Parts: sequence; structure tokens; C-alpha cells
Amino acid sequence: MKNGKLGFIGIGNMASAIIGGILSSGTFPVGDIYMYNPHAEKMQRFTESGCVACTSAEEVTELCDTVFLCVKPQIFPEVLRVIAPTVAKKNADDVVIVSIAAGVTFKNLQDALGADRRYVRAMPNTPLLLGEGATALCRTSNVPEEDFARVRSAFSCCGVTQEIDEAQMNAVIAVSGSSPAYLYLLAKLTCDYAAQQGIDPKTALTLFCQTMKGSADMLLNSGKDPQALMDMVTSKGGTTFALLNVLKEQGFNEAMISSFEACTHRAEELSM
Ligand SMILES: NC(=O)C1=CN([C@@H]2O[C@H](COP(=O)(O)OP(=O)(O)OC[C@H]3O[C@@H](n4cnc5c(N)ncnc54)[C@H](OP(=O)(O)O)[C@@H]3O)[C@@H](O)[C@H]2O)C=CC1
Ligand SMILES: O=C(O)[C@@H]1CCC=N1
Repeated sequence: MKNGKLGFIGIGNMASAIIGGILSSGTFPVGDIYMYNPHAEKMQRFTESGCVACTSAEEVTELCDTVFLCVKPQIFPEVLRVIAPTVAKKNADDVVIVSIAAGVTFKNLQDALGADRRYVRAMPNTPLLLGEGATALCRTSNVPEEDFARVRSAFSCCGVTQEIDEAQMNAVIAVSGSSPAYLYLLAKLTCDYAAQQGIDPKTALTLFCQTMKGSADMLLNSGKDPQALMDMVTSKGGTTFALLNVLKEQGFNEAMISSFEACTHRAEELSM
């Protein structure tokens, strides 16, 4: 029997962003959110909001019909071993296991918890915390629409979601999961340069962040592709041309592509 309860195992950066986003949106009753983390203090701010702290991963799995595994890929074997007996006691229809881990495959989950269980993989990102996340999702073929919609709503209440094939899950990490880091790097480099030139750091950050937001809106809503938008900015013989030329000369494009490949490759290595 399904009870609508959402359980989270591993309350670190990402689970905190997801739970924080869910709480801000009010999409799920706060008392339906269960969680477990070895260091209990990490759950405190959510228990203060009305979420329920459990004393073990088994307890979360026993009490909830949608279980989000939010530990590091390296901890997965241990957590899967711990929850396997509890998952085995449930009817296959009564539990959906959601993994947000980089690289951990459906095969890894099925080998540990059973091929007849229902699985969803998600690749979210930390802006979920502000309701501005981006999450790629995929499911095993036995996950019915109703169960998938429920999992999806935990992510879509705090950002956009897109369903993709499992074969694309490692490549998509460079697009949603990891990509905030290179955008923050760009912000840091830009603002550090501005500060060196005597521009007030807050002023620079405000200008740069609005530029990222506005550029994202142009990409989504102007009807123009990235190259056309770059061309609109680039006057012949002007400043943007000079900027892009140095990036080209110094191998920026190749470095970015190599970094995406490294990201995907690392996810493949993290598979169990
Ligand atoms: N950070 C990100 O931006 C994103 C992360 N992910 C994925 O999310 C997952 C979690 O990443 P992230 O939140 O950054 O990692 P964190 O290290 O911040 O969180 C992991 C949490 O797991 C807890 N934990 C450790 N061992 C156990 C255990 N045996 N049982 C239950 N909980 C345990 C840790 O608790 P304690 O500290 O007390 O040991 C910690 O709070 C990873 O698989 C990652 O691939 C996906 C997309 C984006
Ligand atoms: O760095 C990581 O491995 C995780 C997965 C995506 C973002 N953070």
C-alpha cells in the first residue's frame, strides 16, 4: 500500500537543496518527509520545520514508498546493502527507489535491490534550493506514470525537469549537475578581474549575474541560436571580437569539451 511518504537517505548538500526546495514550494506535506543522516545535526533545520528524522536508513525505507538515495556514489554499496532486506520485504509496487548519484546505474541498483523493483535516476543541481533547479530524470520501464509523476514533482516543484534515456545520464551531468560549478568559476574570474580594475565587487557581481540571467532568457526566448546571439554581440573589430579571439587562441573551446568528457568519464568510473 502506498502512503505518499518521501524518504531521504544522506542529508548533505544535494538532499538539503531538494528538501529545502520542497519545503519552500509547499508541494508535499512537511510531515510526509522522512530522512536519515549519520550526523544527526544535519537534519536539525528540517526537523525544526516539521520533517521527521529517522535513526537508520532501514527505518526510512520501511516507512516511505519513495526513497531518495542521496549519498556519495562511493557510499552506495554500503547503503544498498543496509536497505536491501527492507526493500525485499515490500511489494514491488509499493516502493520507488530514486538515485541522484553520478554514475550509479539501474543495473547497479537492480543487482543490489532486485530487478523487479521500480527505479528512477535523477541528475539535479544545487539551485533547486532557490526553486531554480534543473533536473534530468530517467526511469526503468516498469515505473508507472503515476509513480514517475510523483518523483518528478519533487524536483519540478523547485525547478525545471526533463526526461531523458538512461544512456544519456552520465553525459547530462555536464549540463545540469556539475554545470553550476563552471558558471560560478566564470563569475569568480570575471568579478576578480573587475575588482583588480577597481570596480566595486558587489557592483560587478550584480552586473555579471544579471548578464547571465538576461543571456539565459535570450537563449530561451529570442528564437536565435547561441552562434546568432554571439554574432549580435560581436562588432567587427570591436571588444568582443578581441575577447573571443584570445579564448580561441588559448584553446578555450577544446578545454571546455575536454572538461565535459572528463565529467562523463568520471561518472562511468563511479559506476559500481
Ligand atoms: N552536490 C551536487 O551539486 C550534486 C550531487 N549529486 C549527487 O548527490 C549525491 C550526494 O552529493 P552531495 O549532497 O554533494 O554529498 P554530501 O557529502 O554533501 O552528502 C552526502 C551525505 O551522505 C551522508 N552519509 C554518509 N554515509 C552515509 C550512510 N551510510 N547512510 C546515510 N547517509 C550517509 C553524509 O553524512 P555525514 O556527513 O554525516 O557523513 C552526507 O550528509 C552524490 O551521489 C552526488 O553524485 C547530484 C547532483 C548534484
Ligand atoms: O561532483 C559531483 O560528483 C556531483 C555530481 C554532480 C555535481 N556534483
